[in-house]
Amino acid sequence: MNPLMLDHIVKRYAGHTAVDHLSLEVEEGEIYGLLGANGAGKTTTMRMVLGLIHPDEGSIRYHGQPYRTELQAMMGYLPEERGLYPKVKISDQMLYLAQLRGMKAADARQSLDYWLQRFDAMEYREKRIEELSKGNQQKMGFVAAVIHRPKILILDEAFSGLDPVNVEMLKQVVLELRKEGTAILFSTHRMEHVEELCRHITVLRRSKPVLQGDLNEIKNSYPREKVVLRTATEVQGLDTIEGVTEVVRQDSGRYMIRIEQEQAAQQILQLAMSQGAVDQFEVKEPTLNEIFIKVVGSSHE
Ligand SMILES: Nc1ncnc2c1ncn2[C@@H]1O[C@H](COP(=O)(O)OP(=O)(O)OP(=O)(O)O)[C@@H](O)[C@H]1O
Repeated sequence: MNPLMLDHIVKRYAGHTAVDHLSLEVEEGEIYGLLGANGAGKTTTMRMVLGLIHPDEGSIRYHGQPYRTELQAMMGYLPEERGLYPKVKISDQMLYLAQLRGMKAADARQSLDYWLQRFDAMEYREKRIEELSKGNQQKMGFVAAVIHRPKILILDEAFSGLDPVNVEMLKQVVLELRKEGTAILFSTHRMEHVEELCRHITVLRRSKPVLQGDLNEIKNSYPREKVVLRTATEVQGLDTIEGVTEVVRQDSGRYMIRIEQEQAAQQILQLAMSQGAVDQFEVKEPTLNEIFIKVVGSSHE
């Protein structure tokens, strides 16, 4: 049984359906991408998984079992809005949270030291959250989410507000947790992070799942509409090839060519080779960013 299974869950607020028949499963040791425009229903879904609010329809199963309070001990949550107390000493609230989720005091202390060292953040141990920068507060939120080694980890915009070095550090930790078997539900607006980390995704559009499945299969199911070509000299006649819709030559001598039929790519290559040496030729698969914009389109609220 998978650690997390959502079966046609629905959440309604007065006059508005925030999540509309969403089903998905997160396996052990997988990072599952939950994507969607602002207001599409991602946070509402995560809050239902955590048992903070309850679905009006459908069910959520944890290793096949329904929600019960003891599950809190095996779940970790990094909310989009930072959830730590600004005025309480960091070590005090981390140890309190860890023990609340079933850890013994000595284990909690050991785990806190491990994570603070891991994040190069030992100096914050005796500080208060309000004394930290936004990015460092985010790192402490992450420590609070994982200190008790949850089996199910919910990350809502985990990397927002972090500098590139810290993004990399957190990414490595997320990958390690995946390796250890943690089931991770991961929401972000940064598509390149999803491409790097997630195998399966769901895209929500106005509360409904509109794209779902294996990320590679999804990408393969979209036509390749971009050709990159680099030649030493200018190529004549590219825009006369059938199926070519746009030709842009950049200052570097590289062409970005938009096509509407994949066959046009071979003709581009033949034409370029007939006129001189070709240094680079690539038919690009769509990025997740491009797919997201196509699927979600004008539904941004
Ligand atoms: N407590 C609530 N009462 C009424 N409506 C709510 C409540 N919580 C969320 N909503 C509504 O439900 C919808 C989904 O919100 P949600 O926060 O889940 O979106 P999201 O996908 O996480 O967005 P974002 O990317 O901006 O964080 C929104 O229209 C929001 O206004």
